[in-house]
Amino acid sequence: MNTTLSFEGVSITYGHGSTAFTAVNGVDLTLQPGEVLGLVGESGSGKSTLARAAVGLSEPSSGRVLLGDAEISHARGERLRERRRVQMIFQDPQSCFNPRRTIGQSLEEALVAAHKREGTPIPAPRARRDEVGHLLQAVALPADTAARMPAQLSGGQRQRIAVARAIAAKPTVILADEITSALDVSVQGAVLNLLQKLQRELGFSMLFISHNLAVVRIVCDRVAVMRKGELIEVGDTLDVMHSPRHDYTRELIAAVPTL
Ligand SMILES: Nc1ncnc2c1ncn2[C@@H]1O[C@H](COP(=O)(O)OP(=O)(O)OP(=O)(O)O)[C@@H](O)[C@H]1O
Repeated sequence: MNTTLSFEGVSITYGHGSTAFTAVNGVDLTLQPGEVLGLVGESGSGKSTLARAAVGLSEPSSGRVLLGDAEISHARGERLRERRRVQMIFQDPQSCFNPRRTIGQSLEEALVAAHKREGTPIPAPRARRDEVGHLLQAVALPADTAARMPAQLSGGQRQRIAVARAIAAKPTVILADEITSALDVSVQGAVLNLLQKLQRELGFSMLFISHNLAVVRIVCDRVAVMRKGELIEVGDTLDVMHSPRHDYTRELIAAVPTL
């Protein structure tokens, strides 16, 4: 199965008429199977808006998003299932959990949805609980986390659960949008290491949106740079970091003292 994620000529406009604002303007970008692609650019340059188009949270006004040969933008019916192969993890995981469901229930729900999509038999409750146990183990959380409510977890623990839930969906692509920027510095590294380890083990590709170019340099194979809704530079991470073609990229790099 072809799992290349392609943005083809994607433009996204918010509002209408005199208040219309083009947040993304004619972006062509391809995420190859198994690669980690960094997406950087100043605040408001359109990174989140572009990524959200791959999961139906923003709608291209022109262009399209494909997973392999299947269009997943403007998706309806069967193609909505296809789109669940793309999972997005957000900066603030709190808002994505049902506050009245236990962590175990939320993870089971994601597992069942994945089995339905794959057309595989839905495991019995006992086997589902075992799968939840494996997921918690994969994100280095104790098994009793399943009985807890989202509000009872720390930010770092919630972000691990967000990773577990994304993994439960058996994704071929993960979109990670500033996933550590709301976390305490002391746990940022642990969450990043975890995601990197899972990416290597499970082989999904990842679009890694970040303001932290020092992290992008470590985590990403390639990097794409956005400015005012346009993609201005894409290349191998080290090439872009060492010899950026655009002044704008140079300024972004210069603004990171740790580099
Ligand atoms: N729902 C919305 N309605 C109107 N404008 C929006 C909406 N969401 C985003 N925008 C605008 O679109 C532009 C791009 O926003 P976006 O969040 O995609 O940028 P970003 O590069 O991800 O920024 P950041 O790094 O701060 O997260 C911004 O100018 C923002 O104000």
